[in-house]
Amino acid sequence: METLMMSGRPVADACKEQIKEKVEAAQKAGKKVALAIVTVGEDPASFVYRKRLLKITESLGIGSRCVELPGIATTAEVIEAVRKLNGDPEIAGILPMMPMPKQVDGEAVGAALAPEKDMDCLSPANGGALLIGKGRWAACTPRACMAILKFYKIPLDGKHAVVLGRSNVVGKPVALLLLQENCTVTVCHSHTKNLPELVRQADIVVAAIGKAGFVTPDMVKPGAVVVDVGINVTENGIVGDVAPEVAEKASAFTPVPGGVGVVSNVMMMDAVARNL
Ligand SMILES: Nc1nc(=O)c2c([nH]1)NC[C@@H]1CN(c3ccc(C(=O)N[C@@H](CCC(=O)O)C(=O)O)cc3)C=[N+]21
Repeated sequence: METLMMSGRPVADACKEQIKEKVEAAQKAGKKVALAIVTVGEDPASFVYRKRLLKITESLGIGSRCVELPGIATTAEVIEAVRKLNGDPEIAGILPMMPMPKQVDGEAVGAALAPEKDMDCLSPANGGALLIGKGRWAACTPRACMAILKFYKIPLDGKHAVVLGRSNVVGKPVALLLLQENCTVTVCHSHTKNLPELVRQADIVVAAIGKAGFVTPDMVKPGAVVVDVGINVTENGIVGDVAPEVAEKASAFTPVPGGVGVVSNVMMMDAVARNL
């Protein structure tokens, strides 16, 4: 059987074109558009991500504003910064980088976001809307998974999707989005019994657990579609949650790097463009 490599690049490029058109039209109409990125302290992963996002905003003609609060900032101070951005007409979207330092209540910060500017779907309002199928958008990574499946025309209706991971940013929202597409969804996590057995039943596997090479070929049904969300930094560079040998058993898979990650970044820009 021929294996389809579902590269993220063509998906990202197709989305970028649409976003560019929207941004140009808004600018012609005299509208200013900018993404605000809020960091508290100095989390290295957040800086890596911010650098990526700044590059893409620039390439699409979207403005950016970096709001940097010191590592000793209080919850009230972070919320105050978010409120200012909520009321700023030049800011189309706000991304508070997580995790925040221990003394800051990240959930309270998420809840303070104006829902329409909540790019990463951190507010309970947007999370709840997603649950009832009326969301503005989901977080970027789950949307990227769905965009890839759609771009490569993977049939979803009636398929059994097994999601590994139950985080608020990936596992839970991607399970909801798959459910919206009429998949039968199983969510596995650290307390799941017989996890390999369940994964073996999957037509579609979405791996989002943050463990390098966790999904091995013996856990995958021949011909399954495998979406790898993992970005694990190892001595050998960035590797996914899925072992490379799984590619030989799957009918389609996303590579890491160059798969979900590249589309995820563009989905952030898509969320900004929706506010134009
Ligand atoms: N509210 C919030 N949302 C986040 O999504 C969030 C966050 N806070 N805090 C920090 C972490 C870290 N993070 C990264 C994303 C991509 C790369 C990365 O290296 N991406 C590669 C993609 C690698 C690939 O191709 O798979 C790239 O853009 O080229 C790193 C780090 C997001 N985060």
